[in-house]
Amino acid sequence: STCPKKALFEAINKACQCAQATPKYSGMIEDCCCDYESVNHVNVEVLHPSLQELVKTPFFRYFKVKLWCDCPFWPDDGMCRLRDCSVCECPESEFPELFKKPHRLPLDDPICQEGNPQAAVDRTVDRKTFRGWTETDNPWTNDDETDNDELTYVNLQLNPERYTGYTGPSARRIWDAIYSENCPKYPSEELCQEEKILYKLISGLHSSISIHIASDYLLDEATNLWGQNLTLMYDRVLKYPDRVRNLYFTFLFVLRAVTKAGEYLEQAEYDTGNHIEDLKTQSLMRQMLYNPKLQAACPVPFDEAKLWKGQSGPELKQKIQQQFKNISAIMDCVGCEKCRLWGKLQVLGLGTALKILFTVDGQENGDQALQLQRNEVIALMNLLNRLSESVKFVHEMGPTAERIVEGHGSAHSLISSWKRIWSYVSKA
Ligand SMILES: Cc1cc2nc3c(=O)[nH]c(=O)nc-3n(C[C@H](O)[C@H](O)[C@H](O)COP(=O)(O)OP(=O)(O)OC[C@H]3O[C@@H](n4cnc5c(N)ncnc54)[C@H](O)[C@@H]3O)c2cc1C
Repeated sequence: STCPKKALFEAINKACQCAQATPKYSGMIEDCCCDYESVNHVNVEVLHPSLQELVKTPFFRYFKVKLWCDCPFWPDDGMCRLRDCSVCECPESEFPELFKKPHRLPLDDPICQEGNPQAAVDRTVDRKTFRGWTETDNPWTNDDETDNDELTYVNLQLNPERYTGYTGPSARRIWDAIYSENCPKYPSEELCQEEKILYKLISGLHSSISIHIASDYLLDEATNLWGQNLTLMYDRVLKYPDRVRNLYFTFLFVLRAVTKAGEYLEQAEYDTGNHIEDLKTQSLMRQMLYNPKLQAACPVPFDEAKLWKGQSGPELKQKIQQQFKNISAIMDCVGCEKCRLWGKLQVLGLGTALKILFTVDGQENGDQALQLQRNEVIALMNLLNRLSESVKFVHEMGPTAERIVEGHGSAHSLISSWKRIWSYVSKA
């Protein structure tokens, strides 16, 4: 600038603006039926506290997973640096006895498809009630969890999603495979709405994983000091507003699936053999699903009825289903056990949300009753909890992280301004 004073004022102004708490994300969340302010409010008031309680209950804290799996795409070259990335499995005696017995449902009575075909994608599941946990496959996921011999139960409370040191080419290859093989990394205008939604779901999940790494980070390996790494959250997520928007989108998408399956989830049996705890689980579920604040703030968080409408709807659905299955299969290639555990759980959770929103009442399956596996519901609610934690962290710590990093940038430009003033004065 020719006027050093002006440059100085500009630099000071910029630094001051950063300190003002203007909400960066406001208005309606793209493709959703709810605004940022309401989501933040209802998350802090209702969802986050309820979900934190819910995931601690015996029913929701044990997840069945195949951890030792061969990667179907390339040799596993695990790049995990920390011992911390291995998972502690539960001893046989710890997880609920009832979880060990697979429970098969009798086949459904055929129900006729009636009425206007336009109504095939229904927005309610009001006739669907719980009739026991099923073993029925999920058309959206690569279901390899049927061989009980290879499955282990993991106490999720003992294996938090946090920094593990899994990084480098191995981790990068997984994300690249997910984005480039299954959903284009940079969604272009030519992409149809359904494909954009798949991209946004993956990107939102990716943001959430990065936020968990940032919120529980190994700050000093020598002293085993853990804490928040706000710069990492800024660099990986906040710097790209789309990644924040995709996180909110994914949160609302999964929330919609949970509220749509509300009646089923309300009636489900959360039996683990611990009667008092199981009653508490059911009561927590009801309190959350029917909380008037939730109903008032976001009655329909996402409107799934507008998808798969075109002529090629069913074809497109099959294509995207296959893409999502591939993503779920790629999870076997994640070279760090704890990341694989949370990757598998969250992809199964997303697959369960897709199943609730798009398979039940969908054209290909007729007017079919909702049937979920116990593990699907465990994954769905734990995923919602993770997304809720991420949304809360971004809402509460995002402005501070931006202030620190961008303020640091402003301090740099302030120093450059002073240098310019000094050179101007010394020349004069
Ligand atoms: C399934 C899975 C689970 C993982 N879980 C953990 C874990 O629990 N703990 C842990 O420490 N590490 C975990 N990792 C590793 C972690 O996600 C990162 O890959 C690693 O920390 C290296 O980060 P990076 O900076 O190279 O960027 P990465 O996060 O690897 O991102 C790779 C590229 O993807 C793009 N990208 C990044 N974020 C987004 C987004 N939100 N939307 C769209 N594009 C994006 C960018 O171009 C970026 O360069 C996991 C990895 C995978 C694949």
